[in-house]
Amino acid sequence: FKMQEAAEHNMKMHPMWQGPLTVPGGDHQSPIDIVVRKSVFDSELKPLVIDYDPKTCQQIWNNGYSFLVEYDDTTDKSTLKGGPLQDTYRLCQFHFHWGESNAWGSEHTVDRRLFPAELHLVHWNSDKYSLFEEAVMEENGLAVIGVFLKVGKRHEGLQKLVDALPAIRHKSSVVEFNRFDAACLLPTNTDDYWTYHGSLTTPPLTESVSWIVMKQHIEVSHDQLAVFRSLLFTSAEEEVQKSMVNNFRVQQSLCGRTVRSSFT
Ligand SMILES: C[C@@H](CNC(=O)c1ccc(S(N)(=O)=O)cc1)Cn1ccc2ccccc21
Ligand SMILES: [Zn+2]
Repeated sequence: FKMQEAAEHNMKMHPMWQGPLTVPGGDHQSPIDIVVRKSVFDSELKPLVIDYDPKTCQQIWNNGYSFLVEYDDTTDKSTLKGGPLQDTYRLCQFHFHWGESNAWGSEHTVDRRLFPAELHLVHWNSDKYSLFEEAVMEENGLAVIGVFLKVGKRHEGLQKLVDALPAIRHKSSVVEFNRFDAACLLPTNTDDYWTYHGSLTTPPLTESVSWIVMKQHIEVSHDQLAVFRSLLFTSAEEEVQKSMVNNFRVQQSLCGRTVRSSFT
């Protein structure tokens, strides 16, 4: 109930959400609750081919909603293909969603189970489009890998990123961030995932995303997650500082969509 309260509060308070709460006629919205027993095994689904080059990592910044690690996506250096995808998709950024407590924070849920946070690795279809901004508007434009975070042992690979966060506490702050291998944030098993067609979970909420949600989560420590919560939604000039927490969207209805699984 508390989580719902937080989400509703979030809805009302955050400026991001003063836009249309649902895309008019949007029936392929994200996130969703993945009902495991209703997902359909699809033997045609191939293993994911994830090939990230740490040299394409450029900067980390606070956009007032989450923090993003951005990659140089002017060439096919860091790519995702295979799985449910027909084309090659380029990594452009990754970011997270998290709660004010470890009890909630993820956007997708599995049989209603909430996780304290969720990682999104955002890619766009570079076979069909020449810019991310173009791909955002197209049905087959984007592919986002979702990875659930659980609180447990410290994640060594994440620490480099956590150490950079104090430098971007406020909205719009940017720092250079090089040689980060996003692949270190993936679970050991990337063959087991659910996939469905959905949308961006923040405005413009366009229904252009092939979602690939990993079955296996990664573990981060309580202290690492606490540093996420030390970030602020607000810029340095604003007098009232608001801590960046509960930056997730509530689950949307499936509207008859089928969630496929790559595993039985
Ligand atoms: C996409 C927006 C920027 N938003 C994103 O890039 C984005 C990426 C991933 C997610 S998530 N949480 O689903 O993984 C959410 C948002 C820019 N933008 C705003 C209007 C707009 C119009 C055309 C092109 C770009 C435009
Ligand atoms: Zn996201």
